[in-house]
Amino acid sequence: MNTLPPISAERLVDLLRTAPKAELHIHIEGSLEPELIFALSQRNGIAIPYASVDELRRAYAFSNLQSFLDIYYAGASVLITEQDFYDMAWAYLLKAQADHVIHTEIFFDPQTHTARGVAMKTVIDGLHRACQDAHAKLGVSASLILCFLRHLSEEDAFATLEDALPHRDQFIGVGLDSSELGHPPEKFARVFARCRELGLHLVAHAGEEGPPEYIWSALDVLKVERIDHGVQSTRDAALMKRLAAERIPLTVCPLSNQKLCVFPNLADHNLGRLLDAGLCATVNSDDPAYFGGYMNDNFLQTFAATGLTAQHAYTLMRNSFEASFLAPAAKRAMLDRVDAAFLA
Ligand SMILES: Nc1ncnc2[nH]cnc12
Ligand SMILES: [Zn+2]
Repeated sequence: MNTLPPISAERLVDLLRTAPKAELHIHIEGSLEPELIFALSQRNGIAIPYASVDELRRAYAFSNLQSFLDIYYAGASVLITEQDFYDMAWAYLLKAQADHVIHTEIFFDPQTHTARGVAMKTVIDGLHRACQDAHAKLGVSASLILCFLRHLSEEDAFATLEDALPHRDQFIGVGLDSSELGHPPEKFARVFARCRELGLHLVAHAGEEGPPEYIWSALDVLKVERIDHGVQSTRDAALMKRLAAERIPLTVCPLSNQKLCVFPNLADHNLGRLLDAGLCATVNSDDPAYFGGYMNDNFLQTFAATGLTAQHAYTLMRNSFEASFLAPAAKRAMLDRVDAAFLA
């Protein structure tokens, strides 16, 4: 990678905003803004236990991952029709375009919806139609990754996979999310082995709140290609060496980590340490409607708080495409666009 010439603070902010970037860790249900939750609750006649958008927003004060997940699953309960899923994804894709996200790999949590009687087809068709429209109308390439909820059983994950397989051409991979502590990756060893046989891409949340051991087992037992979060890896020197040597991507989410109290302050975030140790770390928004910002908010606030440099920015943008599941030619073309932005 090229070494950049000196760049002014204003030019760095401009580059953070306008450089092409890929987003690899966004839960589409976490992009559901309070205004849309209220609109859908009225459209579908589903009551929610908040009197107003402001009251709902005031409830977004989290002490850890579980305190967030309780509200996140309640918010998702207003999603019923194919159009609801389309509208949610379209709203996110417009935000992505505004932030110069030119490629995004979007998580969805089907069990949150099928458990309420919504058909798998309804969920996937709505999200996939929005992804197709994003490509055609916004110039944003978008694909879907189906996540299994780790607080549920592996049997439930297998049933979800079966349910989704008729729609195999509408998603590119599987992930693992929800409550991490007490639900180690190895709980899902067999279903991930099956997904691997099916040729699906594999990712998993690990080391968000959970210990470095969960990152080792996501790699060695589940055989994932990327680690979602992974910020606890700095507690384990041998793991850091392996992640760097194998260029295993970490999809880091700084504002999420701040809001869920993984780090006391954004200034304490270890993104700089991960990058300086040679890891393929990336910046992502996780659940932007709940954590106070989309991609550019994550970049701008993190750089302002930690003093990361233009060289870090360039590395992060390149890493995001390197870590993506794009086909080689598309990946090369997008990396060229990053180089053009930074080396102009
Ligand atoms: N940050 C997160 N960690 C685990 N599961 C999630 N689901 C949505 N956001 C999540
Ligand atoms: Zn996540």
